[in-house]
Amino acid sequence: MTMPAFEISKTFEFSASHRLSGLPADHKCARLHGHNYTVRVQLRGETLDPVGFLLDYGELSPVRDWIDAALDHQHLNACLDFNPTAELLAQHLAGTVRQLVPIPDGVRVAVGVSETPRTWAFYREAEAAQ
Ligand SMILES: Nc1nc2c(c(=O)[nH]1)N=C([C@H](O)[C@H](O)COP(=O)(O)OP(=O)(O)OP(=O)(O)O)CN2
Ligand SMILES: [Zn+2]
Repeated sequence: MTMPAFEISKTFEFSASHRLSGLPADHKCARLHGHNYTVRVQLRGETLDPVGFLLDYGELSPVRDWIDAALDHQHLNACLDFNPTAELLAQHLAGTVRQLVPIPDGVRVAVGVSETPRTWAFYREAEAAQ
């Protein structure tokens, strides 16, 4: 059963180039191209702290610093060890959020990656077994 929950999110932006492997040679995304990416980090949980925060938005600042240093104005194929699809970027960023941010117990992380104003790919952590 899904419990009522609070959800917060913060967005980050970066620009980068990539090409996708495993596609037919004539697929447009097999060619070198770039995007102005938007990343949305979402946190979902049932319990607030005494202030009324799920997590202070400011605690997500290390994610911005990491994106600026690791992804912004980079060629993603050169700095990541996986095919840089939006789905796999979202999964990678969710793991990075876990490493950089003190996520309260019971809070689940989801990350969305948008390459164009019309597309989003999300990776959501599974709910813990009850
Ligand atoms: N499921 C996914 N599909 C595609 C991805 C992806 O990461 N996951 N990536 C690409 C390309 O990198 C690029 O984003 C092209 O996207 P697309 O929406 O196809 O391109 P356009 O903006 O030109 O859209 P049109 O509808 O063709 O105008 C492709 N697919
Ligand atoms: Zn692309």
